[in-house]
Amino acid sequence: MATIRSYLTPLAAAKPKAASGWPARLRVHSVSRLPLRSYGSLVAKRRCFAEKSWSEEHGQSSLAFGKAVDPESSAAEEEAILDPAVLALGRTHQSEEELEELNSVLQENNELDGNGLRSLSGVELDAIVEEIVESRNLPDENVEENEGDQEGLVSKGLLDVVEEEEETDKQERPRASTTRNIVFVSSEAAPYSKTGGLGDVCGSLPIAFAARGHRVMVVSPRYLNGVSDKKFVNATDVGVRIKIYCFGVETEVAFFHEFRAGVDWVFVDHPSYHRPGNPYGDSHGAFADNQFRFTLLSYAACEAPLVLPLGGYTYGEKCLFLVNDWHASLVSVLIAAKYRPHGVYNDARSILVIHNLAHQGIAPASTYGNLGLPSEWYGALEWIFPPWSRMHALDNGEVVNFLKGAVVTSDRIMTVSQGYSWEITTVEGGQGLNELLSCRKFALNGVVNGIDVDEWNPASDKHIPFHYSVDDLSGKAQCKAALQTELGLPVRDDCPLIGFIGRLDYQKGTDVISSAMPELLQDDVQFVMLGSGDQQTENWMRWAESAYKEKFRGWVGFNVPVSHRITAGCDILLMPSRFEPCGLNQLYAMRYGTVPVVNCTGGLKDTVENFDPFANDGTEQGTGWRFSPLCKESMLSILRVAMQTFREHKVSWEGIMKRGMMKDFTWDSSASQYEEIFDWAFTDPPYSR
Ligand SMILES: Nc1ncnc2c1ncn2[C@@H]1O[C@H](COP(=O)(O)OP(=O)(O)O[C@H]2O[C@H](CO)[C@@H](O)[C@H](O)[C@H]2O)[C@@H](O)[C@H]1O
Repeated sequence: MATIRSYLTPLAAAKPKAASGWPARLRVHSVSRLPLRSYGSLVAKRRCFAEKSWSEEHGQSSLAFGKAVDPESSAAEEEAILDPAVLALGRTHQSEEELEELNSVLQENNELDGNGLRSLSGVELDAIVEEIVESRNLPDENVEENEGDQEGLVSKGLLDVVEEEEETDKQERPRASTTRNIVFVSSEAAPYSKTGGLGDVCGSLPIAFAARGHRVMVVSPRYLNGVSDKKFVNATDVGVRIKIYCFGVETEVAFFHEFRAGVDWVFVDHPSYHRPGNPYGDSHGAFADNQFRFTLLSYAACEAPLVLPLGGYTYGEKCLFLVNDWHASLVSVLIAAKYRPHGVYNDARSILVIHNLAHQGIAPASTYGNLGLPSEWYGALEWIFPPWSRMHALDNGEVVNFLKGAVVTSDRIMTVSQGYSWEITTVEGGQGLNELLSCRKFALNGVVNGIDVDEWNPASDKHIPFHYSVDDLSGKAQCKAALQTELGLPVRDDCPLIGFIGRLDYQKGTDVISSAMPELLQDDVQFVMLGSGDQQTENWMRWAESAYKEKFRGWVGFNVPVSHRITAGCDILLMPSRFEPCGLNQLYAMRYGTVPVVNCTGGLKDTVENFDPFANDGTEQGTGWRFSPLCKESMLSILRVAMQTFREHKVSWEGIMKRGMMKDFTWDSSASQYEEIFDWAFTDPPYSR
């Protein structure tokens, strides 16, 4: 097992090199056009990484390949070794015989050892390709020059495969104009870990980036809690250990890795991530050592691109860190305070992505000394609460604030909707950081979240009992009846069924729901609420269920399949959030033909279009309802309008449902906006060093 000396050790001076044993990148002359077009769908899936920028830098029109070579590799990984040669022949699908032929050529040229095929050097591969090309009498290095005259390839049944692939790619997979090495750092990534929307985004956006041609790594903790451990079974120990100096001790962490959906999922392993509960706490509250746990995550994430030979070679220094929320915020500070002064990561950029400004990672100022940061960088994390918010006479208000650290050191800042990116610069929405964020508004952007449209698809969702689509909504009515049956509510299609799904938190406005419930339930309506969090609200849900037996159901807990069934089975989804950086449930709801009724704030305002029956000269428009201000009265009055529309204006209702279902919620348009921001980040010099 290789122990790589951490770059963070005080004595470490030399940059860690790319993993030894990995040959120089492989050049394959004869297929320069193929990987360029098919990169992402073909190449990433096959675990080979084409590097367009490398080719450009070296004035090469051909692409370089990297491939997975791991001495302890599985059979699947060994197969990937064949891919450069396979691609060299311009083929994407091979028959058994062809594979056998290739195998035999490869094996002749590379003695098999006990562990499987050995690495091929670029020269070796060139020789093999040449040999195969010659034996088949195929055009060799002149494919490019032959572009006009492709008959030779067509007649050999090669080109049609390429073009077919290219066509599919064009239609289904938009490509980034500049591909990058992207490193997500997050405390959650679904399906491995999820307590809310952060997990959803960091589980699906990386896949979208990979499909667009980027090389993508997600670094998050390897949480083992005895319940969901099986989610990590495919992640294997990379065999790399680093030592991190913080909290007065040297701590060793390991890295686990799974390559899935074109993404390198990297899990930082340490005993502090192995305990019952969710990523942040258990029934007794938040874990007391969260500052330590997420400091480890940040250090490990900074090292990962330098020391992990994923797929054969490291990500290297020229990467882009996407630092998600406070748990990862130290990454930006570490890059500025510990790496750039040593000449490392000068070509990297970090972007802070704010999913929720309410959580900033605050700890007593005295803990700064634990973080392993140079004393002169204290100002980056220093935060002083105003006198009115201090707890007692001896409280001087001084703390360290992780999120603030990233606000002042990241190269750029993003939020998950445009509306929220403005709100956080205001006193009302800035959670104390509004002035600092306003100072950086030229580097601040909002891009609305997309969703995982495969996971959330009413036509194929594995969690719902009936499937449907915008062309045939009958399955939705069946889902509603099934949900009513499951909940023990009267099965009635004429009665509006309203749902709420979310963390039971002040942010989500659950207090407004509970205060409105007695009045709301006087109407002919059913209500189902799924959530966990605030104990008082959980207890209220239990009470409400017993008090309104025929109309109210409260499901206390975190249950993904139930959340899908509620999203599909309800007519209306209620979201009275006090603030909502983006919100995903309203997007899921619209995709499932469930009409969102939301408070007019942040991402809810940006994504839900108010229903207007008289817009555009009598043509209806809108996908739901927004209400404002946030209070019981305005929420009830808009819910009554929605329920009346449901009962009395069936055609309009169906129109609202269908307009929502037809909206584009894929990550692609958001991802292309992200890419533009990445370009800006790399255009500017590093913000702090
Ligand atoms: N009890 C339960 N059982 C099952 N599933 C449950 C659940 N409670 C919540 N969920 C799920 O968790 C996710 C919540 O996502 P949100 O975006 O609505 O909120 P969250 O506040 O966590 O996210 C923060 O980050 C996201 C991502 O950027 C922003 O959209 C959002 O505004 C911001 O507050 C959804 O997938 C929802 O279905």
